[in-house]
Parts: sequence; C-alpha cells; structure tokens
Amino acid sequence: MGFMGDLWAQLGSIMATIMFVYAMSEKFFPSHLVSYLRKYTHRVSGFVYPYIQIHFHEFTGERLKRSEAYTTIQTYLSANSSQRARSLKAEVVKDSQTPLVLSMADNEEITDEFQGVKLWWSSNTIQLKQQSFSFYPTSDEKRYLTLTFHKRYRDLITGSYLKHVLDEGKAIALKNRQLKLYTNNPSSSWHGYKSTKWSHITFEHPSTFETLAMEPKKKQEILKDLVKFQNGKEYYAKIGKAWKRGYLLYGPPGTGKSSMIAAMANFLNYDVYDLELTAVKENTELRKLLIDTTSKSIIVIEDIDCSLDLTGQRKKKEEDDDDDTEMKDPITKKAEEEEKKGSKVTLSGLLNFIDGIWSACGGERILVFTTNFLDKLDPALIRRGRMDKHIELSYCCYEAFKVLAKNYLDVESHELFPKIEKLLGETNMTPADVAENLMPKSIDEEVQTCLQNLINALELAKEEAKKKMEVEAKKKAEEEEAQLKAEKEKEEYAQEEVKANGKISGENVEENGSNH
Ligand SMILES: Nc1ncnc2c1ncn2[C@@H]1O[C@H](COP(=O)(O)OP(=O)(O)OP(=O)(O)O)[C@@H](O)[C@H]1O
Ligand SMILES: [Mg+2]
Repeated sequence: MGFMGDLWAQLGSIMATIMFVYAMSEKFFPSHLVSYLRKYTHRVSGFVYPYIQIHFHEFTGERLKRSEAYTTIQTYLSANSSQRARSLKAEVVKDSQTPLVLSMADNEEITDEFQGVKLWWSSNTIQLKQQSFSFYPTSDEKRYLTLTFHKRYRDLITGSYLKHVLDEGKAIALKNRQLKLYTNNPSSSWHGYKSTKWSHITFEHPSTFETLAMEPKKKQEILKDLVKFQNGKEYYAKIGKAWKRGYLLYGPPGTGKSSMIAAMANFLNYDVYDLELTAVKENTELRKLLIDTTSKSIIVIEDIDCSLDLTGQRKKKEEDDDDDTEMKDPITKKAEEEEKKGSKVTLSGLLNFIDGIWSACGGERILVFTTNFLDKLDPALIRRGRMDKHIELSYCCYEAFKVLAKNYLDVESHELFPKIEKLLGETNMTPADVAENLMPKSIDEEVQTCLQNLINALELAKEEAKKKMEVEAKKKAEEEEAQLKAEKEKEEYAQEEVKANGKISGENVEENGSNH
C-alpha cells in the first residue's frame, strides 16, 4: 500500500496540476471547450484515481479571515510533522509559549496514520495575480493544506479522523498558549473606542505545585480536586451544576496563598483574572466584569476582608452619615457622595456574583478568595456551595521545609534536619521566612551555613515568642490582679455603704421613736 499509495498521491498531484492548467487555460481557450475537457478528465480521473482530496484554505470568506480549521490542523501537523517532514518552516506565533513554532514547509508532504489507515497531508501554494488595490492586506500567494486518502475510508476520515485532528490541534494550542494575567480597569475608562474592562499582561509566575511548600498529603488532595474539576465537564452537566468551583485560601501573610493561585494557573493552564474589588463601583459593574471573563480561567479576589466591608456595617454607616448631610456645603456634599460611590459593592452583590449570573456564564471557571482572617468573613460568603473548598495555608511544617530545602539548596537530607524539625515543631515561622533564611547569601555559601542560618533564625524566633508570651502572661496577670483589686474595693465600698445606711436608718428609727 505504501509504495502504491505514494504513487497514487503523485498521480493526484499531477491531476491537480492539470486542473490548475485548465483554470489558467480559460483565458486562452473558448469556455465551452474548457468545461467539456474538465468534465471529461474528471470522469476519467475518478475511474483510475481512487483517492479523495480535501483542501483547507488558509484564508476564507470575503474579509480574508484566517480559517480556524487551517490553523488548528496546522497546529496538529506541527506537532506531528516536526519530526517527520524533511523541510520545515519556523514562525513566531502570537500568544504561544514556544518562541518558534515549527511546521511543514510549503510544498512539503507528510503521511499520517489513523486506525491503521494511511493518509497524506501536503501544504501547497498557488501564485495569484497581483491585486491592484485591496483594503485588506493580501499576499500574492494562497496557501492551503490538502488531505489525500483512499475513497474506501471516506466515512472514517470525514467523520472520526477530522474530528480527532481538530480536537488534538485545539488541545495542543491550549497547552502551548501563553497564559495571561488580567486586572480590571476602573469603570470610568470603560467607554470609548476600543475600551476594555480588563487589561492583561503575560502571566509568567514561576510558582508550581513542585515549588510550593506544604504537606504532601494536602498537596495531593488539592491536585486531585483540580484534576477532577478540569475533567468534570460531563459530571457537572449530569448533576445540573455550572462548571465552576470556589476555593477559599486562608492563613497568615507569607504562607503561600498567592503562590498557590499561580501554581493552580500553571497546573491547569488557565488565565488569571485578578479582580480588584475596590476599583468596582457597584454590583452591576461586578456582573459586567464577570461576563467579560473567558472560560478556562481563575478569578481571584485577594484579601476579601480588606476589599470590602462585608459585614453589613457599611449600610448602617451610610445611613448615619445621611442625617447631617443637609448641613454641609455643596462641595463637601459632592465629594462625600463621590466617595460613597467609590465602592458600593455589597455582600449581596458579591453573593449574586458567585451564585447568580455566574452560574449561567458558561463554564470552566475557578473562583479563589484569599484572606488572612477567616473569622472576619460573613458566614454567608463562605458557606459550602459558594466556596466549595477551604484550604488553610499555615506556618511551615517539617514536610514543607523539606520541599524548600530541596528547591533552594538541592538537599534531601542533612545532619541538621532533625534539629530543624524539632525547632519547627516548637515555633511558628511562615514558609516565606523559612525560604528567606534558607536562601544562600552569596554564590559560594555552603548548605551547612544556610541550614545553620535557618536554625539561628528559628532559635531567635523561639526566643522572641517566649519573651512575648512572658510579657503577655505578665500583662494578663497584672490585669487580673487589678481586676481582683477593683472588685475587692467595690465590695468593701458596698459593705461600707450598707453599714452607713444601716446606721442612718437606725438613727431614723430612734428619731421616729422619740417623736412618738
Ligand atoms: N508555601 C510556600 N511554598 C513556597 N514558597 C512560599 C510559600 N509561602 C510563601 N512562599 C514564598 O514567600 C513569598 C510570599 O508568599 P505569598 O505571596 O504566596 O504569600 P501570601 O500567603 O499570599 O501572603 P499575603 O497574605 O501577604 O498575600 C513567595 O514569593 C514565595 O517565594
Ligand atoms: Mg498574597
């Protein structure tokens, strides 16, 4: 089949050339003669040439829009052809992680196999007449890809194979794409030509789950959860829930909340939308921003407790303020109104953001809230169903230290490790501080020295914590003593008062008695 197939493919190319000559000959021969010749050759070629060809042109339609099928197939072929094709072309492709994308050169051919069936792909060009004027940029070359296969496999190729090529091509493009980090623009700049609600830059955070220091068991659990979500399209459809998941990351500063978000984005290959709530004026704007996000993304609201007064106190405060506005001069009044307008996103607005429109907004979105203080948040915000998973990021444990030691110093065990393990059990230090202390201060600093630096820092922290505890205990004891003293004094005073009252009433009785 191989040799004969190649032979037929060659024959196919010859036929294509003949057709091309026909097309050109229309200029020189009478049209009826050309169409007769064309019909006749078609019949003959169909009889002797059992192959079918499908062409995919690079540009389609009037506006010369680049065909999505062409790009996707090219991506598929690039992944498959770069090892097989003899001649390749290199291109810089926008939004791709790899600086140069290799693909089949023009007029090159490769073979592919699908379920045991062999097929041929070739990339071709046609020279066009130079256009005198065009509004859209045009080239004098037209490119197209040609798929050739035996007519016996028509159903297999047009059905499953092409679907396979397009699915695979899309998956490769997604994997290779450059991730983006979006931030919301203030709504005052939303109007006008080309205005957008989000600005973006390339997302290049180096944090991954390998570099993230935390207990391996917890890390595995999170990874499993993310994979389940990413592959859960059918599952979410089956249970009738929107394909979304909410994570609440909480813990002290420097424990890796932001690093985890970056690791999630790198792991899932999702874009990140960093939503700055204080720049959002009202609930409707919040909804508009959400609608403007794409799927396969992580929407992040950092420090949710600081971004908003979500405890319902805002409303009360505004009402109080309203009482005396009548007395203020117009400029002050206006400034205050503007200020109030500054951030009018309310808890219910945020809840709608999560539950309402959010659910109708397509799928594959992850929402992450971070906070340093879990108990400061309104229970309505963090109840299950809204935030599906709560993840605590805490002080550095021994397991987390081992990850950092491996990443920063390339050591997996050391005689100083047991000492560090003991100290980490006795004192609280964030992974950020542990990492900082572990980092070599000069190029030639030895592992031993770096570990010793950490031990010194841990001992110092332990000492400080001890001192702090002692001071607090002393303060508490003093407070308790003062309270006891105050209570005692109060009691004594009360007793004296009772005594004094008794005396007075006794005197009164005496007085009354003498009156009788
Ligand atoms: N768990 C961790 N694993 C690895 N590195 C960490 C971890 N936690 C913190 N770091 C290091 O400390 C730096 C600060 O961490 P990060 O910004 O993720 O903390 P955070 O919890 O988001 O703090 P904040 O509450 O202040 O926003 C990171 O750049 C990283 O180098
Ligand atoms: Mg952070």
